[in-house]
Amino acid sequence: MLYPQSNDSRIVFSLDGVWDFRTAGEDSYPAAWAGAPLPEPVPMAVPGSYNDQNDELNLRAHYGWVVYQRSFAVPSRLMAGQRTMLRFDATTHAADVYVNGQLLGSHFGGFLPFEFDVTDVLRSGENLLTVAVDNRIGSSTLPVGNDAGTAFMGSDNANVPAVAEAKKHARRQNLPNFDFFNFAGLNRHVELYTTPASAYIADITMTTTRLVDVAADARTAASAVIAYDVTLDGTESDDSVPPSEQTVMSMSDSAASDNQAVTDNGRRVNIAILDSAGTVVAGITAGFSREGDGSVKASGDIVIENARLWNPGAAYLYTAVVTVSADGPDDESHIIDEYRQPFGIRSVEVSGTQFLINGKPFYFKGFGKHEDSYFHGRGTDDVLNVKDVSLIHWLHANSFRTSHYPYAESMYDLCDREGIVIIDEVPAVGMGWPQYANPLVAERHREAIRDMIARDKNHPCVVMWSIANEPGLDGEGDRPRLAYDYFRPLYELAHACDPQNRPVTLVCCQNDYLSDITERTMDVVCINRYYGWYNLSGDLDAACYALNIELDFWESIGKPVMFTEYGADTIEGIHGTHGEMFSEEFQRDYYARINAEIDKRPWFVGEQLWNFADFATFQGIIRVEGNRKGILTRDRQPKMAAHWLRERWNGIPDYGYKG
Ligand SMILES: CCCCCC[C@@H]1NC[C@@H](O)[C@H](O)[C@H]1C(=O)O
Repeated sequence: MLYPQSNDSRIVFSLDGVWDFRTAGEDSYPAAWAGAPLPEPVPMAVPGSYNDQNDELNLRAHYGWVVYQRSFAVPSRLMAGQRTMLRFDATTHAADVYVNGQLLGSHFGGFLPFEFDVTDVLRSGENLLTVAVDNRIGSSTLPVGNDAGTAFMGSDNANVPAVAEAKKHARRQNLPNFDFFNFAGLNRHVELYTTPASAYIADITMTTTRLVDVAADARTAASAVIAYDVTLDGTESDDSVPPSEQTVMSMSDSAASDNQAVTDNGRRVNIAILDSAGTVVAGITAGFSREGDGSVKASGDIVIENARLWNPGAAYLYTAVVTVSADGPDDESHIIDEYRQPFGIRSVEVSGTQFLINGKPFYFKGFGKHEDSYFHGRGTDDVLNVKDVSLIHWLHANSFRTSHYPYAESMYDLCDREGIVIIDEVPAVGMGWPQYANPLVAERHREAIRDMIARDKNHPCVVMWSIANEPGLDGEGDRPRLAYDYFRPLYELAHACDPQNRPVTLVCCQNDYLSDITERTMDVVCINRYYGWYNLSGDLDAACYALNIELDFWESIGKPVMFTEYGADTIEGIHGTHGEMFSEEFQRDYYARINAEIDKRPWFVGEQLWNFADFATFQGIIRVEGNRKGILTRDRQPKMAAHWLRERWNGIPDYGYKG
């Protein structure tokens, strides 16, 4: 899915800003609000979660629907012959979208984009956009909420009669079965964008398929073969497009050859590859053909000589300038559509117990993160993203996992240019056997995997897909098998959806790793372990003893293994000569002791700790203004462990740490 882009053929209008806002009911909102100005609205900024923007309404406790509304006008003279799309980068969690009172449709899923064609809906002058958003989570949603009982790690005395009675009268509320605040609303950008209507570039895929003679430092290769795939759509996209094989010639990097490979309808695609200086270094011209599924595509290979490779800490980006043109009268050709697609040249693979990027063994240094900040909640905040990336560099880290949902596109763009590696994760968190037996959850899970990969497939920073965080996997009887039977098809789906066929993992929580038969089948074993915190609490000697018993097991599996979570809640300012739990000394000692153990294991390929920064959660007796496992405070100030890790990571190279 291409991100909206302005150029000679396309226009983007942002609909961000301060919208009108009203809260509504648990199960519904007034129908009259869809097509008329909201009565007595309050202001609400977009993008941004609504929860922390208005204290009078107690929006942190809201359960159910809210309604956003704004009007907008577009210059109709610019829209002639254009297709106009209304795109939401994400709405959390469900949305009904209306323009001028007409329901365009609904969408479920809080962390990936969706769009509606509004070409024939918009009118000249003012248009009224109304978006109803439902923040409810439950046993059928991803992320998973509890339909009764408590939230994640909530406390209860169910056997107390008065407690049981009070529950019958308690107001309904979200009970997240996950450990992050259920920030909701129009969390990400909203935009109108246009493409040409008759034919437009619907998708572009750029895939490194071969690297020839990679230099010892992996910065360059004698040549690289890039498979391109351009999908054309539109009202006239398949005009007399032959199902034939198109002939393609690739240009050398020295000269452009005016290749005459065109289809019967005279349409052709030109792809010029620009290096980071904007110099054309390769390219092709090709015709389109119709695929078996009816789609109209141009695909083939482009050879780039003297390729500059994308590496962690040494990013290099090319731009594919894709132009679709058609023959006009007197053999004049005219451009129909164009799109500039950044991409990086690199390879990713698992080989034995190593995770290879450009053929070199990579060691993950980093974190689980959250999209989380004061006031913005989970709202897209590029200032925060730029700050976080600067802190990742300051810490000499090189990677993070998008725990526990795909992040906003702008963060991946930033990591592409800054050489930071991402493990991309779907919002499958809080799952267990009730979900494995629920077809609706399975369908939503498949949709999340397909949509995440479709959106993020061209990012060189993405090196692995995570299809879940800490689902139930172990236990008695057929539970392990039921879990395996649920996840195996999803593992295979992720591989099938990814043109780069990157490694796929599933992040497992502290469990009986002997009965869990799923984690060991992943390409990389990703473990969240809390020896010394949630168990053997405070006893780092026992914690290391237990960790080594488990590491001995993983050694037998013969795959790369890494931490995707390990950590300790730490309140900045709490100290002790023999640091006890919650002190800054304990967090530092925790990492010093645990890291000393994993350093002894050559097949242990990464340490992503939990968490980059403190973050907001549902209220509970073990959450003191949220989860405090950050090595940074929520306002991004370093705790003692951050300084210790910065020194450690400065001594760990991106490649070859474990040989
Ligand atoms: C035995 C309990 C296992 C909890 C595993 C630890 C949890 N993993 C998922 C994260 O979203 C939580 O924040 C983390 C925690 O609680 O800080």
